[in-house]
Amino acid sequence: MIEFFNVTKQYKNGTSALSNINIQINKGDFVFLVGPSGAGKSTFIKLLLKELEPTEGRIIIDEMDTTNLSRRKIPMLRRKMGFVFQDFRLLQNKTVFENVAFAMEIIEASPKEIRRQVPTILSMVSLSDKANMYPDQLSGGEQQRVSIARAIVNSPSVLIADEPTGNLDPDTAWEIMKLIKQINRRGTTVVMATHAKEIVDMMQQRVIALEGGRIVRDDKKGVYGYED
Ligand SMILES: Nc1ncnc2c1ncn2[C@@H]1O[C@H](COP(=O)(O)OP(=O)(O)OP(=O)(O)O)[C@@H](O)[C@H]1O
Repeated sequence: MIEFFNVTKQYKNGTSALSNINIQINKGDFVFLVGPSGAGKSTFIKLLLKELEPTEGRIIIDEMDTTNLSRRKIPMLRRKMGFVFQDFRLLQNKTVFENVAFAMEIIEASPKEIRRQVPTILSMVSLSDKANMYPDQLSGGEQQRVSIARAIVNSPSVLIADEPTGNLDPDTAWEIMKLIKQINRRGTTVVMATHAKEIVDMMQQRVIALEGGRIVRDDKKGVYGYED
């Protein structure tokens, strides 16, 4: 489902952020990506999102080689993936409903599909009663639930999360993790970069650890393994 073959990423200034990464993530996996600051986690995620191109190697997503993808095919690749970030990245001038609907408008879903699908997803993230609110009227946890709703509304095969609990208090962080796990149980692959030691240790999922741009651990039921 996601495969990295000998992937290396060197930035223009010569910094080697990832060196010769080989990894396979299967459909339905739940993977934590951990490692100290500067280990290469964000670079890994940016390569998945195709925000960056690898210097060497190939990245395959759902049998699609993303390396030499024509510009025309990038939207098709992005549709396979939903993204969640630490800082939510919601559109402040749109309501909860409109933020989620916007993700469907981008892929040219019909108004009828949008009217049907958005309430279903808002109910799944327990935000039906906040559909007409604006992001600044919501708590941090609620805003993150909107961003998760937006990420999954087009039924992606992979949910990619970069430090999704970083701005949340511990109880709210756990709520978000339960939601992400629930999405995973429904068959969506999850790749989550995080510094949240407690969450990684409790959840007992696959842990891939990066250090200095290399994979130093890949455990089926792993632990965080660092003192931050
Ligand atoms: N645009 C860039 N240009 C040059 N070097 C960069 C760039 N972005 C990141 N780096 C370097 O690449 C290495 C990996 O950075 P990356 O952001 O992937 O680490 P990270 O594991 O996500 O760290 P953090 O946990 O702090 O977010 C670091 O040495 C970093 O300084």
